[in-house]
Amino acid sequence: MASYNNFSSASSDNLSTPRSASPSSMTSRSSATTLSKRMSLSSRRNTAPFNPLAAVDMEALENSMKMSALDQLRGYAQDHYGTVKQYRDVDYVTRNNAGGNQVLREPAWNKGTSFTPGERVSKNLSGLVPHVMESMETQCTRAMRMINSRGTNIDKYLYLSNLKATNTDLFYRLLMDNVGQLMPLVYTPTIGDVCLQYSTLYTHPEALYISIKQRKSIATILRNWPYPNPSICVVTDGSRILGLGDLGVNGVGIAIGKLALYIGAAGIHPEKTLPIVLDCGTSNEDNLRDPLYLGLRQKRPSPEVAREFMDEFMAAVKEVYPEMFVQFEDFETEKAFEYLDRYKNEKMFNDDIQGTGAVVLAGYIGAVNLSGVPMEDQKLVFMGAGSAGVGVAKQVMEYYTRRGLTEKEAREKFYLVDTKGLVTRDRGDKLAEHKNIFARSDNNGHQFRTLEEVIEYVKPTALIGLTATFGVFTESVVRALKSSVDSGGFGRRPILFPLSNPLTKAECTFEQAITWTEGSAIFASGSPFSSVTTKSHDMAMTYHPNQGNNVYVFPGLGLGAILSKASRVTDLMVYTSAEALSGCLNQEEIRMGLIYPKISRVRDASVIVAREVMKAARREGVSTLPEETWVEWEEWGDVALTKWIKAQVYDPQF
Ligand SMILES: NC(=O)C1=CN([C@@H]2O[C@H](COP(=O)(O)OP(=O)(O)OC[C@H]3O[C@@H](n4cnc5c(N)ncnc54)[C@H](O)[C@@H]3O)[C@@H](O)[C@H]2O)C=CC1
Ligand SMILES: CC(=O)C(=O)O
Ligand SMILES: [Mg+2]
Repeated sequence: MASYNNFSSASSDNLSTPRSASPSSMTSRSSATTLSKRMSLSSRRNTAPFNPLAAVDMEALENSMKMSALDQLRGYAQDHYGTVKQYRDVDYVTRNNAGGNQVLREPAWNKGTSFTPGERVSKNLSGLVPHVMESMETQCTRAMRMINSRGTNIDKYLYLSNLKATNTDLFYRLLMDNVGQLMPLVYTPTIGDVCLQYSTLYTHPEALYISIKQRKSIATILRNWPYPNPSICVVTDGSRILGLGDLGVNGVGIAIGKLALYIGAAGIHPEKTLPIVLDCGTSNEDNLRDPLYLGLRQKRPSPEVAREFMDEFMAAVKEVYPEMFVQFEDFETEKAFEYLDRYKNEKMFNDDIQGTGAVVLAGYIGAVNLSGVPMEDQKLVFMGAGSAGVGVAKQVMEYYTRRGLTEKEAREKFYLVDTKGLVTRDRGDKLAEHKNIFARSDNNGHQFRTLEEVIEYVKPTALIGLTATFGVFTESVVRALKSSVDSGGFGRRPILFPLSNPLTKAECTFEQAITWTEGSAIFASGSPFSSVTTKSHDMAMTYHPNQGNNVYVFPGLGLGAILSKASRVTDLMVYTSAEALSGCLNQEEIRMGLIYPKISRVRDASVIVAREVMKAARREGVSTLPEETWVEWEEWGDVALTKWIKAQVYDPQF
């Protein structure tokens, strides 16, 4: 296979060599020379054909070294081009007589009780850790026992957060091996509670916090991030966190949680991820009144000022980290659509519009196959016409046009409902721009104000909830959906997706869906529900829910964009992620009647999504990988590309 310049020299170093670098005050000429040797050693271990020394004039390096204390501790130096380089040298701690304590305090170097006897001597660790030498597996067993012993999900989250802050590899091994149990703790639903209380729970920084008062220093703040050249950033302004509304700076928890899944579900190296919250103030009165609130105590600015801040942020990102992809997360509706359009030619995508669109399309493809209602006879009612609702409708519409329907025919399959009822052209209110495309004009002047009225009128086959409102799929609504599907013929099944997060915002529960449809619903929810067992005439029947959450798409989409070195994220890349995901189910999952892979297989799914996204980037002409690399992959096919992707990703071991 053609040699390929790895997506990051630092990450390949991290993958292929044990942790090592160490503290230094590199201010003298001699220490700079030591640095030179160290860099030289390090670069020889790198698989990437990149020699940091080649670009570094040591004199200039010495003059320009302006490292923060944290940089020094973590072993980074800045060269005269402003590029932060990491050096790693197994023996450095010993040679410089640095304390083993520093090794234990650096989460990327810490191995807990897994340091070998040799390492304990060479890193001055003797006596600083208990005598026993344990495997990573044993340490994971201890951690799981601790988690299971904690009473509340917040306590479990805090335990995990502390583990992440002290031992990176152990935390991610644990997450990867127990993703089904731990994802609900590091992500929805628990992350919703964490965000609500973030300012109270806060113990240590885990992100970049950029306030609108720091507009002139965004580039400097980005450079303060201690890890060089991140590949992926999740940014939020906290204005619509899950279905919980404006949480201000407390919304940073969602950026942290999403990135934990980039690592846990797609294997992007932890040091390549960057969570950011843009603190523009908040309209959340509870936050503004809270004496512990960590954000700016001011109302949000006008859309014009927010847009200028966003422009400045995106310009700074391009200047400081030109290779980094930016995932926009949980921006309120208008901003979500506006910014996606505004920056669509940059390295970015919007997870709530595009990621959700793709994940729901994937589930919809599977659901149609199970429903007994042919694709062409499906009619979809969306409860909620915001960023996620319209994003999903657009993605499903694309599916129909690709299968031969005209745009008009495809559009007619969709009925969007918001707080005022069915979205129609003549409803009498000024429709937000994003709703226009799906506004109905075939209602003969009649307005349908309630969901029941809409179901009675449309006779849908699928009901999709993206309202952030608990319980709007009432018993009468769900039974009406079932009747409308039943009326089309025997054995048909309704598609019912209450997708809002967290669980407290779900449009209905899985148990309700099963009860009200006598078990016939094809169900997916945004946050996880447990399986349901019903008993009838001594016969037990167990039903399995699906989790229709963009976690099945964004990690693979981001990984594919990074690995293909895409110059931007195209619509085809997003659409392809949906088709790829829909084809990921294994025999057992098909037999169980699922429409998404089990969450424990999300890593497998991410690799396939990433592979197909890479190929789409190539087809679109946005992959900047060398031509000969693609020629080889195209010759060898998916097996070679899959193997290559798997070789790039982070798989923590001690
Ligand atoms: N499962 C998943 O992967 C994802 C789930 N979501 C969830 O979707 C929900 C909505 O997110 P966005 O679309 O971004 O919010 P949004 O604020 O843009 O849209 C909400 C929409 O729901 C409508 N709505 C609210 N209450 C309603 C009610 N009682 N009846 C009818 N319509 C109502 C609003 O008019 C608006 O059209 C959130 O809970 C979010 O967590 C969002 C993205 C991904
Ligand atoms: C899952 C997600 O992105 C949301 O609920 O906003
Ligand atoms: Mg979101």
